[in-house]
Amino acid sequence: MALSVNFQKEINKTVGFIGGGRMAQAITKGFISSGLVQAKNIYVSDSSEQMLEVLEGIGVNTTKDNKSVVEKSDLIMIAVKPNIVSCVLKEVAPVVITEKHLFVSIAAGITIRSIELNLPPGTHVVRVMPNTPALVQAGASVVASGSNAVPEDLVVVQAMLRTVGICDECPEYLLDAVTGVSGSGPAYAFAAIEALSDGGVKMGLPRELSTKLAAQTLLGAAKMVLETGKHPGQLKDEVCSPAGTTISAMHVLEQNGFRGLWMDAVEAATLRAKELGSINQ
Ligand SMILES: NC(=O)C1=CN([C@@H]2O[C@H](COP(=O)(O)OP(=O)(O)OC[C@H]3O[C@@H](n4cnc5c(N)ncnc54)[C@H](OP(=O)(O)O)[C@@H]3O)[C@@H](O)[C@H]2O)C=CC1
Ligand SMILES: O=C(O)[C@@H]1CCC=N1
Repeated sequence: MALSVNFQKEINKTVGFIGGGRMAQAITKGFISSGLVQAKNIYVSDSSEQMLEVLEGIGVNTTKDNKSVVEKSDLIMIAVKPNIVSCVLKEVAPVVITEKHLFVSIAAGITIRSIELNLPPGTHVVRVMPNTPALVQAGASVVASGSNAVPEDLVVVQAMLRTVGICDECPEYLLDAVTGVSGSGPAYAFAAIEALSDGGVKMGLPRELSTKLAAQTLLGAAKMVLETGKHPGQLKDEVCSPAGTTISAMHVLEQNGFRGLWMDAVEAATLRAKELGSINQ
């Protein structure tokens, strides 16, 4: 692969997105604001006029023509819904140059094998599970390598995704569980923030203050886990004073199956990702 990355600043190649929806926009805006890729070097195709207008507002090149995105890009992100992926790949396959292009799929559940089968033999493929906080450079992504990808492909993709958050690598079979934790996870966290805020409002706080406190509390707790290296259970214990307020609240959460509920949620999302993979081969 000819792709190269200056890890400090800017990638000197063109990046394409097929599908310019919520996740593509989060990554695109993250890339642009981090300075990694200039908007003029980003090409996005989408079937929706409305979405193209939004994308034009970001300053990237837009089109309805998926093939032209591939022709103009070195690295192509597949960012359509899982059930559209094979159709889009078949459409662009005739213009793929295996020595030039690197395909990066962010589609939940869609296996590398099924992606490779829809592209010319030898095409370099990397599969990624990102999440929407990439928009604010706080994303969490995990990458898995395709059978023709070379180490440099993973280096490039990880370097790019690290400009919008953290990026780890895992074997492909774990990516569905990653989807259950961090791909879908922002939605659970938003619901938790909303619920915490609702509790504050029930107890008399103004909504704006309650939501701000709830969001900052989750942000602060997350930073403590990541930055202190302490086990979350230990950090929880440090908040729970004997006979204090927090342990009373924890009792209510445990009585109502708080942990089991979150584990069930991750399991449900993981199984759904596997199902999406098997029905969209
Ligand atoms: N949203 C998230 O938090 C995450 C999403 N993902 C994955 O990212 C992918 C995209 O998800 P998301 O951004 O949420 O989805 P969106 O629906 O927001 O974006 C997909 C876009 O693709 C467009 N589209 C549909 N068909 C075509 C086509 N043939 N050619 C070009 N564009 C097309 C859609 O238009 P229209 O609406 O008109 O159909 C839509 O604008 C999915 O595979 C998902 O699994 C991964 C991690 C997190
Ligand atoms: O809900 C979904 O299917 C996508 C994948 C992960 C997050 N959103």
